Amino acid sequence: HSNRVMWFQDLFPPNVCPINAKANTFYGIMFDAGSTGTRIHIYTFVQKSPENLPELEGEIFESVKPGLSAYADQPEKGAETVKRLLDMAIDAVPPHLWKKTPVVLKATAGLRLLSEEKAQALLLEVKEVFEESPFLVPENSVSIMDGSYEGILAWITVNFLTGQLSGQNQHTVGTLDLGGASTQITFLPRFEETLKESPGDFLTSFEMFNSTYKLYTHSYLGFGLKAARLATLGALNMEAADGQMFRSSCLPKQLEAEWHFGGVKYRYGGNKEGETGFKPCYLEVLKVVKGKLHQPDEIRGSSFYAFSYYYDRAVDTNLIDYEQGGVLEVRDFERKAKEVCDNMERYNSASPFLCMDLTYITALLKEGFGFRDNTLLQSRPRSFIFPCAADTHKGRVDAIHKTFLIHKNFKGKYQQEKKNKKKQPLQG
Ligand SMILES: Nc1ncnc2c1ncn2[C@@H]1O[C@H](COP(=O)(O)OP(=O)(O)O)[C@@H](O)[C@H]1O
Ligand SMILES: [Ca+2]
Repeated sequence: HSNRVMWFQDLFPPNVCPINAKANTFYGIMFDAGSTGTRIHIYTFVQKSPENLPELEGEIFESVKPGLSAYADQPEKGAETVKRLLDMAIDAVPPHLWKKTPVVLKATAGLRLLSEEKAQALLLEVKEVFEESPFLVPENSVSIMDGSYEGILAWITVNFLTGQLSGQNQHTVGTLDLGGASTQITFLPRFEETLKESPGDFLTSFEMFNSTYKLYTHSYLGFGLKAARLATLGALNMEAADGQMFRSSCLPKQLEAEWHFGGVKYRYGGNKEGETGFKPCYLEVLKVVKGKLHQPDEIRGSSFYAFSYYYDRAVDTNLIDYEQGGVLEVRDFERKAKEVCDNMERYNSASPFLCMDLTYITALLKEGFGFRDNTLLQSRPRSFIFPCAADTHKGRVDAIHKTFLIHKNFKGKYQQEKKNKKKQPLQG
């Protein structure tokens, strides 16, 4: 037990992030059930005085791979991974507060891609795990998060925690989140044009700190990095992919391997006899993105905050620093993609998908969203925004944080614009 206390103090040195378990301390447990992994966030809040909002004081984080959707056919086993993470919270939260500590799980694109039946079976098993725990289980505590909510939360996190939402001069920054199965784009439109030209369900209003924000946000299901790999291979939505070999010019020529995603096994490999390299790869990837995404004119001239797999791949290829993050341009991804794809033998210690991933990111940004070559992307590790977050998960901007952090203001109050406009044939 005392070990646990020590470890906790290591994580949050008292001078930087003071932890003092007074009567006004309370906790919240949030699970982020992503397509590639399940993460637990155990937050500590302190209410300094009754009239103030509770302040976030500390966080414990842990994660497991694969994500829940990998257990599509074994829901009990999936829930077991959640239970093991929840056991950490038993150690971290003082027993007398267990009954008052809410526990919530929000699933994202991995579960959205499953059939309703399989997704519900997983959520039901998780709910049982929660109910058998000593924690408070609010109504609707286990659910699939709406895609626009996911985008808004990321936007709020970045802008709220960088101080853009308080004070007068609000220079908010747009956010780009590239997950495993879906990708989100969110920004605050400055031009009337953007509001007029956007499909109705891309605009969402919400109130926070006595201001109303009307955001442009959309989640593209199937456009996350891992889903895009399958789409490029022509294997997306193939339930019975058994035995079939999927080949691509984005993979090392001699490669033949297996890959599991969403509970399905895929065999994939390089173009043994055919072409390999950036040019043919770009054409392959282009088929996945071209004409499939809405391109708001306004974003061409603005800079964005890019995280998740944008950050990961930028770090992997030394475009930015792991600790500090950095600023890069869209064309930097293209330069790296060329370098890697045209020299695949030299990169064979890295992931066999590195060429495909970088090429997809390039095509998604340029041909998908319509960004210019010189569009600036800020990519910062999580620790940059959350100085109190654990070392173990640098590089993550938390899309979930605020559910607790600002729940008093936000209360999930948001609504989609209803416009009498014909829905454009976009995927999402
Ligand atoms: N709390 C977090 N904040 C930001 N990015 C995260 C967080 N947790 C994981 N990631 C990143 O998200 C990507 C994985 O996406 P994931 O959430 O599993 O898929 P999806 O959002 O499509 O369900 C990885 O790049 C991972 O580093
Ligand atoms: Ca995610």
